[in-house]
Amino acid sequence: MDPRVAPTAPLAEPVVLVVMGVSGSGKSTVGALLAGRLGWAFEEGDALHPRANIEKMTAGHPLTDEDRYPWLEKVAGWVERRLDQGENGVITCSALKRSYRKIINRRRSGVVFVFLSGSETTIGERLAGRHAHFMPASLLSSQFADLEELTQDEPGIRVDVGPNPGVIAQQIIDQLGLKPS
Ligand SMILES: Nc1ncnc2c1ncn2[C@@H]1O[C@H](COP(=O)(O)OP(=O)(O)O)[C@@H](O)[C@H]1O
Ligand SMILES: O=C(O)[C@H](O)[C@@H](O)[C@H](O)[C@H](O)COP(=O)(O)O
Repeated sequence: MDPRVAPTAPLAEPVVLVVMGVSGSGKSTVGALLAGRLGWAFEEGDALHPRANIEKMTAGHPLTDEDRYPWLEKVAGWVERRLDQGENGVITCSALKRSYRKIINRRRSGVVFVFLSGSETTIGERLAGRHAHFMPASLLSSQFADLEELTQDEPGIRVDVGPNPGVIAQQIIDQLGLKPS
């Protein structure tokens, strides 16, 4: 599989990286590392969920499209504000479906998706070892059921979640030809 999906390097700036994938794929860990190495603003997409969404997931129920739309609007808003200010950034967002990614990338410019790709077994083991987080590991199968993998016609890259987070962050920086600012 070609890990490179779309963008040509060097990327035109400003750019916002949307670190995406199922719960437990490493979005928060890799996203924070990436933003730190690049010196770019970082936003945790989970922090933008309405309280009702967090309560629903905490209770063990998967979100529906209708639950996710207000949240995706907030994610898109964060992305667009960064780009309007001419600033780069990194945000985490599961962005599981193509239709969700269309909302985030509705301007069709400045957004690069970074899809953290791994098997349900690998990610399930990591979730089993993650504590003090609202998202129950039991929801992982519903996350995979909703996941529509990033395709060639979408701007972004796919990265395997196998290596350690520091290696993954560097692979993303190298593949996209990014420079600290
Ligand atoms: N590449 C990795 N290798 C090993 N463990 C990882 C890796 N990435 C993340 N983890 C661990 O897996 C768990 C889920 O990672 P997290 O960043 O919270 O994922 P997400 O934000 O996608 O839900 C955490 O306990 C984290 O420390
Ligand atoms: O769309 C969704 O179903 C949620 O956004 C979900 O994909 C997300 O992953 C949770 O917010 C859990 O948070 P973690 O990804 O940090 O586990």
